Amino acid sequence: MRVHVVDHPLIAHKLTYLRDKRTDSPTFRRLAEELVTLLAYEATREVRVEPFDIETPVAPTCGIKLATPKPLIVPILRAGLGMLEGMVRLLPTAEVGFLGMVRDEETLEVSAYANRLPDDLSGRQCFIVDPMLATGHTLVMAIDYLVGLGARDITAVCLLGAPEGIDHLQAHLADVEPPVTLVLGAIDEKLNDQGYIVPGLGDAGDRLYGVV
Ligand SMILES: O=P(O)(O)OC[C@H]1O[C@H](OP(=O)(O)OP(=O)(O)O)[C@H](O)[C@@H]1O
Ligand SMILES: O=c1cc[nH]c(=O)[nH]1
Ligand SMILES: [Mg+2]
Repeated sequence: MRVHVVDHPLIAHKLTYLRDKRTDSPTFRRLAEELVTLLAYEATREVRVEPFDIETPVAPTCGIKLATPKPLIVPILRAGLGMLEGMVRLLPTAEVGFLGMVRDEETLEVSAYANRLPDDLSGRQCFIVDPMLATGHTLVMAIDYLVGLGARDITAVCLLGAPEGIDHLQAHLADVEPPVTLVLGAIDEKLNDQGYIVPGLGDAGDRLYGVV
């Protein structure tokens, strides 16, 4: 697995306000969207393009455009929805598939409650978005789903990751070819006893959408 932590002062600045417990939901949503735009810039560095002939007001020229088949963005509900708009803005031709997953707060095991993806992902570039990579159980299950549908080009974009979750993902993906790419805004210190990222930002879904 390729792990890429995007080192940029604007990301660190926005993450700091995102972490702050005084940040309200509207501001949290705006910051998450701004952050994903910055991370997506890195995550899409190898997005597939094809040549495209145009004419400027001065001369014909050949440029590039996003290639087909269209990239697929997969937000993991709920919290991943907070990253969808920013990602779509950067990849306007992309299609969107959905995975609903929730982890049990006691056992930290994950279960899927919704799955709306194309039947065949072979040849598609897939971008999973989820703000938090904690134990890694959610991302492992999401990647397994996509691989099971034929995906071989997967990039996961997360705002924060824990070392334990990254290690779990590395171990699980050791045999997946070609390797998955993981793009992160920061790697935090550790998980606490409840499986929360420390210092983290709390429960991303609750901070985006409220406690349900
Ligand atoms: O790496 P893990 O230990 O699996 O945890 C990460 C998951 O936890 C959060 O979702 P949550 O289960 O809280 O659901 P929500 O988005 O509906 O709040 C987060 O958005 C990830 O999907
Ligand atoms: O710190 C964490 C860990 C899992 N999910 C969250 O939303 N936050
Ligand atoms: Mg949650």
